[in-house]
Amino acid sequence: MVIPVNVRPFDDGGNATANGPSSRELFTVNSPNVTYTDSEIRSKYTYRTTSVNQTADGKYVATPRETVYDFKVDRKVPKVGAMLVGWGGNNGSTVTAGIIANRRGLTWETREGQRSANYYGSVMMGSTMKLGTDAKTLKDVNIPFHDVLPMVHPNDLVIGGWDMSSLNLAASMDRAAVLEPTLKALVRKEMAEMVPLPSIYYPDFIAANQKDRADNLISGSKACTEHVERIRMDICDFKAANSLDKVIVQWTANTERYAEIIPGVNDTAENLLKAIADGHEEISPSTVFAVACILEGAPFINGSPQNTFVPGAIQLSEQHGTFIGGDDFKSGQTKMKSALVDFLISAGIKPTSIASYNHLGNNDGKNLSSQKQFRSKEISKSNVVDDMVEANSVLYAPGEHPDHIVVIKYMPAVGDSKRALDEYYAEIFMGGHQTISIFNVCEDSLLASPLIIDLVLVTEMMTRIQWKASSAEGKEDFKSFHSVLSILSYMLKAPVTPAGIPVINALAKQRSCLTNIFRACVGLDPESDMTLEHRLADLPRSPG
Ligand SMILES: NC(=O)c1ccc[n+]([C@@H]2O[C@H](COP(=O)([O-])OP(=O)(O)OC[C@H]3O[C@@H](n4cnc5c(N)ncnc54)[C@H](O)[C@@H]3O)[C@@H](O)[C@H]2O)c1
Ligand SMILES: O=P([O-])([O-])O[C@@H]1[C@@H](O)[C@H](O)[C@@H](O)[C@H](O)[C@@H]1O
Repeated sequence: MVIPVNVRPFDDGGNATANGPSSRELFTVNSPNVTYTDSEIRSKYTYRTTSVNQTADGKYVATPRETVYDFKVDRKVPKVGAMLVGWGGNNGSTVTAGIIANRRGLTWETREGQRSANYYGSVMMGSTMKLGTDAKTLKDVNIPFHDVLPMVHPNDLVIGGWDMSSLNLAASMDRAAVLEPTLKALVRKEMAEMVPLPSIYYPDFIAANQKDRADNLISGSKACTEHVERIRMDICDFKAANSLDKVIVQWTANTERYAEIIPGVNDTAENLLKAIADGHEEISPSTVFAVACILEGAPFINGSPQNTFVPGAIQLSEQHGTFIGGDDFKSGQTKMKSALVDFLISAGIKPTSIASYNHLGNNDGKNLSSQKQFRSKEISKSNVVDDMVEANSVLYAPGEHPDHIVVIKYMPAVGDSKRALDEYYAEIFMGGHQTISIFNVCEDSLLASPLIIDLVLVTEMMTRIQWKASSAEGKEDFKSFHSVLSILSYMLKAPVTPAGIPVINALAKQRSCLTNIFRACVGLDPESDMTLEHRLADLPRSPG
């Protein structure tokens, strides 16, 4: 039975409507395997894979496998808060202004003419997916990605967070120098009322050149249980003050140096909690935030490249079933790389060297001008082609991979408008070479802000999706996905995965994963693009 559910969950003031949050569904699935109730979408989904075994003589045996899963989606769209660590930074202030501008439907004048608020760069809000094929015309029917499941609308997000800098969000927006003055004027009043909560600051983890910003601090310069409890209280208070159903936390603060993994200190959940209680110097602010969020049941996403999720933090998230995700927003140069190298290699072209250089003049660049912080970024930017290379044994011998360098320079003059220069050098047919040079001017924060939104929307959606194997009918309850949310990888340079699970960086595969898991939740198979209806002889030809 199908019960269409009505429109926006909140009125224009952002308040939940009388009948409680619900969402508009653009489509319903007509299938015996999918049922809708007021509160849930239930689907029975047959997951088809191919299991491969290798025989003694090196041959493969491929066996099709089918596993039937029951998925359950909570249709009730909650009231959600997004708390950003580093809220007063370029990304934090820009994403906040962007959501306000969209919520109010703002337009503003620029030298090139009038501009309107949009969510371009967000997969959820700015892209579509193929729902299926028009029964009459045989043409693709595409729908906004956001409409595949009852997701939160970013206009309804309540934004807050912490910053070690005391500037309010209007002053932070001015400091960031990202947005047009005409737009800033329209959101200034609202932004000026937003003041970051004080935060923890352990100087050794970020560049010394960040010290001048640190005037909004919780006392204590190293990890301690009090810091964890204070952050938990901040989350709790923010949730209560805004009548929120849940809070998602993201780290968009400075890139930290890597923390050393020390047995007995951060290798297990128990040791990590003890190390924090003991004030161990090697516990970073981002790991303290992660621990606080995990204990508070607030999903925590790391938008920076450092190894926030030390083994003890991952184990703690698994013990508590709190989602974590990371690392490092994949916004410009690396996103391009994860698509271009995938295209080259899958086209049988062999990249043999990749040179990635960029310079930028924002505070992120200033922090990255310090070697230890740059090293964190160099790691996250360097591993992004590994899976694509390893997948092609025709081009690459075992262990062979392209030369790959990453260079980042701080050039204050260009501000947030990062200049990325890449050269891809590849072997082609009969000893030839192809050289691809890209000059990519990335407005870094305008590229990262939509990712922050997508990370909130997808993470929150995943908290309302549960599964169980149909064969366990009556024997098992529904479960959440693994607490390490690798489904977020499309938005991240260095995806964190559960122990032993391979990392997939190929952009097309990452998007396909996101698309098809969401489709499965409404009982729809992946769109294979076979479009046999276009290719087989003697097809019924429809008009149009
Ligand atoms: N395109 C992008 O902008 C992009 C892409 C990928 C990753 N990132 C990462 O996102 C992060 C933020 O980027 P940004 O351009 O907004 O940087 P930013 O320097 O403008 O903002 C970082 C903010 O974090 C604050 N901060 C630092 N340590 C803190 C702490 N312990 N607690 C609370 N606040 C703290 C700083 O005061 C600053 O306001 C950086 O780590 C960057 O590497 C950015
Ligand atoms: O996402 P991307 O464009 O590959 O990588 C970017 C780097 O090139 C840039 O130097 C850094 O400041 C940004 O934080 C971001 O990480």
